[in-house]
Amino acid sequence: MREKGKRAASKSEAKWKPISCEVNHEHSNADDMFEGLIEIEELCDYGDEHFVKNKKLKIEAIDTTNSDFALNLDALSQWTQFPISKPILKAIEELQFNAPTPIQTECIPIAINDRCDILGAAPTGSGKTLAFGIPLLEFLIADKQSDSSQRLRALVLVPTRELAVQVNNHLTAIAKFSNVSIATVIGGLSVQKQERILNNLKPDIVVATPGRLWELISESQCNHVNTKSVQKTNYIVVDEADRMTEKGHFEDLTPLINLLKRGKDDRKRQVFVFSATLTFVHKPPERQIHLKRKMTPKEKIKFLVKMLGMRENETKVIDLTDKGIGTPSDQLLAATKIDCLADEKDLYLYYLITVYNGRTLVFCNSKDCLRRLINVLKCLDVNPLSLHASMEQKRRLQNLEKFTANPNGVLVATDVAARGLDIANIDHVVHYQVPRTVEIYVHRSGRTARAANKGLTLMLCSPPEHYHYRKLCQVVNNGYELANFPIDDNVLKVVKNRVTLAQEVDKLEHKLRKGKAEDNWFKKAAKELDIELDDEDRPKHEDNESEKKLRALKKSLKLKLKQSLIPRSCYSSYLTKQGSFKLPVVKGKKAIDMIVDAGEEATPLSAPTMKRRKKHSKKKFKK
Ligand SMILES: Nc1ncnc2c1ncn2[C@@H]1O[C@H](COP(=O)(O)OP(=O)(O)OP(=O)(O)O)[C@@H](O)[C@H]1O
Repeated sequence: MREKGKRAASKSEAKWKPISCEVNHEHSNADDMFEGLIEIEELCDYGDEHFVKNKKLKIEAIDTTNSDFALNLDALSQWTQFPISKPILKAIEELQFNAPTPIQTECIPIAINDRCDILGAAPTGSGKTLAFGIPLLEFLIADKQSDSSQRLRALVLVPTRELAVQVNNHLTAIAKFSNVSIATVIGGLSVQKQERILNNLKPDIVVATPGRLWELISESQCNHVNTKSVQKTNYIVVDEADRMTEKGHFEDLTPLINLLKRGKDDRKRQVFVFSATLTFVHKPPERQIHLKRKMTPKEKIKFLVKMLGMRENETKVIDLTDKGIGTPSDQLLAATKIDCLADEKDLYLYYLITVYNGRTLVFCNSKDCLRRLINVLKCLDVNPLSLHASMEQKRRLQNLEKFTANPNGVLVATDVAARGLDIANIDHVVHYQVPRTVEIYVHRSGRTARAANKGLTLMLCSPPEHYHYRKLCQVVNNGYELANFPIDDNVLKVVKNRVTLAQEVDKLEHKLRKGKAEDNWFKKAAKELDIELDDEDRPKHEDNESEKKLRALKKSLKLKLKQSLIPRSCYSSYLTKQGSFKLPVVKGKKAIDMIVDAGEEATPLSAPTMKRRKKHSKKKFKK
C-alpha cells in the first residue's frame, strides 16, 4: 500500500505545472506528503479501496465537434481522464491550468464517481477550492438538466468575508461556460441589498459567512435563501473547517449546522470539508501531559464528521499534508527569522521592504500593534495598506484590490487575512509578532509560495516571544531553528537612522493627538456643565514646543529618506541548516531570489567560520 501511495503521489505531482509559473519545480517532499495520506487512510480503515477506485475511473469521450466549446485537447490531456463536462473543461483551458494539482487529482474522481462526502487536507495554495469546486459544478450542471427550477442547490461556508468573495470569483471563473449561477452573502454589507440580489438572481450556489447567512435566514423574508431552501440543498462545503469549528466561530456555525443536519435516510446530500490544517492535532502542554490524552487525527476526523453531519460510512479522507501541517515544500518556501528586541522590529521590517522588491504581507497579532506600525511606515513613505476586522467592509475589499495591483505593495493585517486569501505573487509574509498557534503560522505563511510560486516568510522574534517560537519550531521545523534572515550591517546603519526618527515622529504625533483629544474632552465637559474655561483650567500640553520639535524631526527624516540606502559592495551572511553563505546586497532584487541564488552563486565563508556557523544553525532546541 505504501508503494502505491508513493507512485500515485509522484505521478500527480509531476503533472501539476501551472504555465504561468517561472520555476520548473519538482516537489521533493511528495513521499512525505503521502505518508500523511496513508496514515490517515489506515486509521480510517479505507485501505487500498481509494486507489483501486481511481483506476476504475470511467473515461468519458469528449465531443469536440460542438463549436461552442471547441477544446484544445492537447492542452487538456491531463484533465480529460476525469469525468468532467465540456463547459468546465473550456473554463479550465481558458484559465490555462494545464494539469490538476495533487489534491484535485485525488478528490475530483472520487467526489464525482463515488458521490461520497470528502474531508480534504492539502498544503496552502495547492488548489483546494477547485478540488471541491469542480465536482460541485459538475453536479449542478447535471442537476439543472433534470430539474430546471430556480432554487438554492449548494451552500459554501467560509470563515471570512474576503474569502467568500474570492471563492465566489474562483467558482464563477470555472462556471463561466455553464448555466450555474453563484452569489455571496457576507456581513458588513446591507442585508436588504443582499436579499434583493438573491431574490432577483436566484443563484444555484451561495457562498456565505455563517453569521450573515444565519441572520438572513432567521431575520429576513428572503424567498430564495430561507430555512426551507437551505434544508433542501444537496451540496454543502465547509472551507477552512477547522477554523469554523474553533471557539468564537463555532457559535456562528452551530445554529446553521443544526438546521442543516440531515435525517437518517437523507442520502442525497454531499458534504465537502477542506483545510490545510484539518487533521492537525495539538499536543497538550507538557505539565498536563499526564492529565490530558492527546487527541488522535482519527478522533479529530470522527469529531468533524459527526459535528458537520457527514455520512460516517461514506466519508473519504484525503490528506496530503505532513502530519496535518499543510505548508508548501522547502523548495518553494524559505522560512526565515530575525531575533531582535521588540522596538527593533520596525527596523528589520523596513530593511526587508526597502532593500528588496516584492509584495509584502505583514501580520500583527492585535489591532493596536497594526495601527502603530501603519503610522511608523507612513512616516517612512512606505504607503502601507491595512486590513482588520473593525474596518468598513468596502474599505477592506478596496485595500485588498490596491494591494493586489501593486507589485511592491505592503499590507499590514491581523489574522482576518491569514486564511484562504489567494493574492497572486505575495513575495514576503512577515510574522511581525510570533503567531500563537501552529495553525495560524501555517495559514499566514501560506499566503506566499502559492500555486508553485516561490515565497519567503520572515518571523520577527523578540525575547518574550521565544517560548512560542520554540514551540512552533518543534512542530513545523522538526525542532530546528528557522534560517537567519541575511542582514548587512552597513545598510542596517542607514536604515536605523531613518527608522529611529520615524519612531520618534510617531511617538510625538501620538502625544499631540492625545493632548488634543483631552482638550476636546475638557471643552465638551465644560459645555455640558455650562462652565466657561479659563486658560489656566485647561491642561498644558506644551503643544507649541512639541509641534516645533515634530516639524524638525520630520524635516530631518525627509532628508534621510533622500539619502542612498545601500553603500557600495555590501554583503550579508545567510545562516541556514545547510550552512552559511555570503550574499551581496543588491537593491531591487527579490529577497527569495537572493536566497535561492545563494546556494549556487554566493561565495561560501571561510571553512572555520562555516564550521562554527553551521554548528549554530543546525542547533536543535532541547526538549
Ligand atoms: N490545476 C491548477 N493549475 C494551476 N493553478 C491552479 C490550479 N488549481 C488552482 N490553481 C490556482 O492556485 C491558486 C491557489 O488555489 P486555492 O486558493 O484553491 O488554494 P488552497 O489550497 O485553497 O489554499 P489555502 O489553503 O491557502 O486556502 C489559485 O490562484 C488557483 O487559481
